[in-house]
Order: sequence, then structure tokens, then C-alpha cells
Amino acid sequence: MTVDYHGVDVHIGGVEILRNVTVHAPAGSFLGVIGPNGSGKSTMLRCLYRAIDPTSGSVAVAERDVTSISMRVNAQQVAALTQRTALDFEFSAAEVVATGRLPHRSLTTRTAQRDRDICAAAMRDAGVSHLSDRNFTSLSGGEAQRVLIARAFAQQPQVLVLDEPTNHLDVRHQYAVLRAATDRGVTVVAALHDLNIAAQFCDRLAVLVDGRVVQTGTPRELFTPSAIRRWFGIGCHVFDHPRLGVPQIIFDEKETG
Ligand SMILES: Nc1ncnc2c1ncn2[C@@H]1O[C@H](COP(=O)(O)OP(=O)(O)OP(=O)(O)O)[C@@H](O)[C@H]1O
Repeated sequence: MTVDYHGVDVHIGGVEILRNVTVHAPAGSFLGVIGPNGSGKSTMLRCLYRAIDPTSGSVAVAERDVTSISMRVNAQQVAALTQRTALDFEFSAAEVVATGRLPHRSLTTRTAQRDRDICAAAMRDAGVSHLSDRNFTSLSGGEAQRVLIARAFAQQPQVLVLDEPTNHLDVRHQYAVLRAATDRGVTVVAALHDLNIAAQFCDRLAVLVDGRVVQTGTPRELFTPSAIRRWFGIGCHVFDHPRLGVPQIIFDEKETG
């Protein structure tokens, strides 16, 4: 499903957080949202999974304004991995993943075998099958993050929203989780801090600075030392990845070019 932001403004408590955000993600593509701390990345994603509604403008999935469809239908098509998921209940990891099926179930249906199969596959894809019976609150940061990713997979969305999905993950799991997300073939919209990972996985990037999209394009189009310095305030060198050919960055605080 396509994702479109049309002139989205978000004001919170009289403060402008996003200004005129317009971005298009084709169906099945991976859109990365990058930018410095506090630039509005999470706020932009929150409009897509309806944690907040835009003050003006609109966000559409498959060309339908997300505020015009029910939360339940929205949850059937959009799954989100958020930055602050507080789950302090005594749930097992498998039970947390099973909550991903809720948007697809009616109140009267019991957990069907199909739901269990979907959850098992999601846990396999996120590499957390071995944690099924563990109490969620006892998991390490990275283990918990991967269980929440499995829950988002179990939701079987057409659009996967990932807010800093690689948070807490060791380098192997960073790649494994993004590969698993990409392999689902759905539209992915992800806020990412690691620009090298963004360059390897994202078809296109939107750069947010002070609540505005200052540029969109492919990593190849966007990643130049002068642009990185302008957006992030740090020098760097840009090389080609030897196998993938995508740009990769080595930061250099002394580099002024
Ligand atoms: N509910 C809120 N009330 C007041 N200010 C908010 C609220 N939510 C976000 N902000 C502010 O809006 C700005 C953008 O926040 P947001 O979390 O979207 O940025 P971000 O780019 O995701 O940041 P980070 O990289 O640090 O995660 C920040 O200055 C933040 O303090």
C-alpha cells in the first residue's frame, strides 16, 4: 500500500513540531526518515499509526486518509514498533506477540490455529522463538525489542512503521531485523539514526530538520559530506560499499569539507 503525507502540520501545546510535511512512499518500498534529535521523526511516524492526528494536512494509506477509517481497520493495515512501548504486565513473550493478532479477531473468536501459526512464524522471523515462554519484563533490551518486532510482524500489516527499530540490537540483529522487515514485501516507513544502515536498506530517504522535510531522495542522491554536515553538524567521508555500491559514511569531527 502507498503512504502519502500531504502538507502535514503538527502543533502540540501551541508549538509547531512538523511543518508542511509532504512525502510519498510507493507500495512495497522502504522509506527511511532521518534527521537530528528532536527534528520530528517520531512525530511524523505517530501520524501514520494514529497516535496523533495532524493539526492540518493529511496522511493517507492506499490513498485513504487514515483519520477516515476506524482504528481497527487502520491497525489491520498499519503495524508500528514504537520507541516507548511500556508493557509491565506479566505477559510471556508469546502472549505479547499474540496481541498483534487482536485487530484481526472479533470479540467472539478464540485464538485459532491460524493465529498461532502466524505468531510462530513472526517469532521465527524476528529470531525470538526460543524466548516464547519467558516473562516479557525479564527480557534484555534487545530481546524485548525483537519480541515487539515479532508482534508487529504478527499483525500482518501492509505498512510497517518502525521507530528506531535497531535500538538495543547488536549489529547482527540490526541487519537481521531489517532484512526480515524488508523481506515481508510490505511498505516500510522507518526512523533511523544509523545512516549506513539507512543507505543499505532504504529505497528513499526523507530528511527532517526542525520539523520540515528539507530533502528527499535516494541515499546516493542525498549523502554528500556537505549535506551531512549541514543536517547533522559533523564532517565525514563518503565511500561506496564494496559489494552493494551504496554510499557509506565514515564520520570525522575534524573534517571541515
Ligand atoms: N507531546 C509533546 N509535547 C511537547 N513537545 C513534544 C511532544 N512530542 C514531541 N515534542 C517535541 O517535538 C520535537 C520533535 O520530537 P520527536 O520525538 O518527533 O523528534 P525525533 O526526531 O523523533 O527525535 P529523536 O531523534 O530524539 O528521537 C521535539 O522537540 C520534542 O521535544
